[in-house]
This record gives sequence, structure tokens and C-alpha cells, in this order.
Amino acid sequence: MSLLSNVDKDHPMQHHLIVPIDFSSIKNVPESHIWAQCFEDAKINPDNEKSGALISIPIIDLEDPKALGLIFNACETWGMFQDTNHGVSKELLDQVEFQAKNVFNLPFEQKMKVLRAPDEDTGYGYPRLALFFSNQMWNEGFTITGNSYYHDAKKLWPNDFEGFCEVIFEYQTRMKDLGDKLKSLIFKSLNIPEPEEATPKDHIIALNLNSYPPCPDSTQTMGIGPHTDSLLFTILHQSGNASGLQVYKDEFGWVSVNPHPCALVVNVEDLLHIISNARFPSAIHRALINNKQKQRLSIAYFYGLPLDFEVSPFLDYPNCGGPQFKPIKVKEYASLKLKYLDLAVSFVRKSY
Ligand SMILES: O=C(O)CCC(=O)C(=O)O
Ligand SMILES: [Fe+2]
Repeated sequence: MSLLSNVDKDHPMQHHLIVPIDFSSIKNVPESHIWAQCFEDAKINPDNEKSGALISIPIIDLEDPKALGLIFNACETWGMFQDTNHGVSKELLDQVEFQAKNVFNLPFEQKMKVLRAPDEDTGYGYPRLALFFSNQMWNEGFTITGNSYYHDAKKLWPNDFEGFCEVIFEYQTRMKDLGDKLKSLIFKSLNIPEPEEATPKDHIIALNLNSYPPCPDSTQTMGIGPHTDSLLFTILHQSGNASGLQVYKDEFGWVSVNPHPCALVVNVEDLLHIISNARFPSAIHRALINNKQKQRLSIAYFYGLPLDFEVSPFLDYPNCGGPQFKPIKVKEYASLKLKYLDLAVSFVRKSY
């Protein structure tokens, strides 16, 4: 049982919101998956190279002596950046993408063997976010926490599961190292102490493999609807063959975050928004479907804090105007998020 499942137990999902359609047999986008508003609010379309070239989120070399300042500016302005020189090899990124592809390209009946249970957080299915949107998303996911992948891989490939397990183990290890390093850089950039964790091994950490299958009409549907992530920050690897990820910024609308060779996307999540006393926005993001009829993959690593850890704003900077949020335990916040999605943060906001 995973650490998060105690929280999930209180918020079970309906079966039909977990079971994806069999994307491999679909010729037209079904009514259930049509997002009429999809492009109306998109000031910048991911396939419009001209506008996409005008604005882009910062790409930061982690070995750059100026990295701290650059990270601070990017988090404050965008709640997001891409990092290079992060220490995760291209080979490992290719391998994890290959293994993700192996999962999603299995026959539908095989994937259903590891369907996520209504009150669990691991396994195959639509993203948990499906609960909050009236339309289905063009997306299938496979969520891993801790060593849940071992049990599932045995069901998917009874005689050949080691390859998948080795790559996921290695990827989780490297992501944890990179996450620790980024946490240290981000807190230094804010000039506040790193949260003291009594039980660091109880961190909530999850890995989401996402697949956006080839789509007969990309203008009709949505890969993943607008949301913020719940924990400290996300480290995202996206396949290089197609764009889709976008971040929302008031002045510009939706801005594409196109794949950059070997760079990993880092985005601020809600708990970091709270700890930074709203100095860093929690990145509102979504993923569109590309018009190239190509499968797009992304691998999201959510870096958290222990469930019993209490987060509260650090106020040690000039003109911060007092704490904007009440202290809250990570598990209480996770529970609010599963119930209210992006409104969760408003329950933590202080009213003066
Ligand atoms: O696929 C992407 O680019 C975004 C995925 C995402 O936002 C998530 O898994 O929370
Ligand atoms: Fe996300």
C-alpha cells in the first residue's frame, strides 16, 4: 500500500472515470472527449511557430554560477523553467521513454490487468484529474509510488518484467537525487531554510507515465486539462517528437513549453507556492494534443514532503506583507486537493 493511499481511501473514484477508452481502435473523437473550448482561450497555439518563438520559459544550466538567481527569477515569473546539465543521462531518459511506450502499446485487455483501484493511486487509467472535468481527456496514465511498479510489471509481463523494473528503479533513484539538489537550490534562491524533515523516508513521491495517443482530430480534444500540481515541484521529461505542454501566464495566455533536447521541465507546485508565501506561483499547466498524429509521452516525477510535515509560509524577505496562508499538514492539503482541485489553495489562504 502506498503512502498516499490513506488519502485516496477517503476520495474513491467512480469506475468509469478510471477506465480509458481503447484508443487504438478509435477512428473519430467521441462526444465524451470533445472539449469545445479547447482553442478558444489559447492565445498561443503550440503549432504556431511564429508566436511560440516570441516567448518561452527560461532554460537554465544547473552548473551555471548564476543558476540560483536564474532559478529564482524563473520561479517568480513563470513558476517553471527547463534545466540542462541536471546529471540525468540521455540514455536513461530514452530508456524510461521506451519502457513507458512498452506499457501503453500493450493490448487494452493487458493494461486493464493493472487498472487503478477506485481508492488507490497506483496503476493504469485516466489521470485522477478526470474527476474534475465534465469531458474526458485524450490521455492514458500509469502511476507509480514507491515500488508499486514491481507488482504491476509482473502482471503486465509475467515472464519479462525485470527490464521495466530496473529502468524504473534507476529513474526513481536519479530523480530523487536531482529532486534533493533542486530543492536545495530553490530554497537557497528564496533565501529560506530547507524544511526540516523528521522522517525524510516518508516523502510523498509519485511517478506518472502519461501517454497522449495519436488523435484523429487534435483540435477537438484535450490531453490533460488545466491544473496545478499538489506537492513541492515536478520534474517532467517530455518526448522530443511533439509539443503539447503549456503554462498559463496572465499577460500572455497559454504559452507552449516545447521539448528542448535533454532538458527537464521543473514546475512549482502548490506546497512550494504556500512555503514561498505566494512569491512563486504554482504553475497552471495543461497539455494539448499535437496535430502530427503522433503519440506523445511524458514522465512526471512529483517531489513532495512527508505526509505529517506541516507547511507554512516563510516570511523572511522584505515587504512580504505578513503570512498569506495558514499552516497545514501535507496530508490535509493532499486531501483538500483531491476534493477541490485548484480551489484547495483558497482554503489555506488567510483572510484579513
Ligand atoms: O504531459 C505533460 O506535459 C503534463 C503532465 C502533467 O501535467 C501531469 O502529469 O501532472
Ligand atoms: Fe501536472
